[in-house]
Amino acid sequence: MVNGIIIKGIGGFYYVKTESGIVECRARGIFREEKLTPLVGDKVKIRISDEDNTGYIEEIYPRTSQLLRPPVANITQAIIVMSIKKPDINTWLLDRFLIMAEHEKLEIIICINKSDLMPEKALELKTIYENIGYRVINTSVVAGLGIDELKIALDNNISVFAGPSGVGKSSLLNAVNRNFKLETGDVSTKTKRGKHTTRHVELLELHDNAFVLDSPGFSSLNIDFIEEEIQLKNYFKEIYKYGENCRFISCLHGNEPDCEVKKQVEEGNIFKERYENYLFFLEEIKNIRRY
Ligand SMILES: Nc1nc2c(ncn2[C@@H]2O[C@H](COP(=O)(O)OP(=O)(O)OP(=O)(O)O)[C@@H](O)[C@H]2O)c(=O)[nH]1
Ligand SMILES: [Zn+2]
Repeated sequence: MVNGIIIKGIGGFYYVKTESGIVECRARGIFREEKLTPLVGDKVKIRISDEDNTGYIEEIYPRTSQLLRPPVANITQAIIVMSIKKPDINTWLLDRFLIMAEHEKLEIIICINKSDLMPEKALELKTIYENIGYRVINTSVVAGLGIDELKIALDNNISVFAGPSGVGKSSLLNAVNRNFKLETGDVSTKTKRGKHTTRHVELLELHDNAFVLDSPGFSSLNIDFIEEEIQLKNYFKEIYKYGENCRFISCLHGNEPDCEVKKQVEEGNIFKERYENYLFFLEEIKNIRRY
């Protein structure tokens, strides 16, 4: 028996990367009985036949994480990619992606790409999110900036790149490994893929012990897993921290009196846009609960 990791699955066949190469495998019937479907990212034990180089998945090791869209197991890290320009930086989307990644309990790196277009603004944003407590890497594929740092951050991880269309996710992946050759370009020139064609997610091997998913993570930005308004602060580190000093323990940092969070926003210690995004999401959660 050999250990490996499923890097691709198509029509009942699983491609398992082992120490001695990639083996085409089927899953034992027992998994179907247990209603357990092997996923890309699964660490598995396989039995390889002596005749040809095919095998059977005998065991699936317990998963440390499981994403639904795209379906993939054992992701350890999310690289949330935003561009400073083209498209313009959008903190609403950034904060939304952060909530998704926090929810999955992944390691998080914020990557501010296209920093060649507005280097100063990119640095400003980096400082803001670093002060909140995030790791931020500013990159430019064009200028070759931050690529080495990103590459090192991918070591010993199974990473998913997430972020809006056109920010440079594929360009960054191609930059960290020149063998990848993912399609990049304007939305208009890219082959229409995704919705109408069946796309298979695949893990790309950067080098030993470093894998990246070939398609973007969090294709749904639905936050309905946050059931109560009071839970939202758990996804905003700085609001959580300052909120401990509000007058009311149940403070939602909206219109309550003696709210420490609002005070810190006024004093500039909480990034105003983050606070506004927080209020927006709060309203959204309130509305979900009405139905
Ligand atoms: N100026 C500049 N342009 C960049 C940079 N990185 C990528 N681009 C350009 O941005 C455009 C979009 O890049 P992609 O890598 O296709 O973006 P993506 O995030 O993969 O887009 P989707 O596949 O739609 O999600 C391309 O025209 C790239 O050449 C950068 O660092 N600086
Ligand atoms: Zn408060």
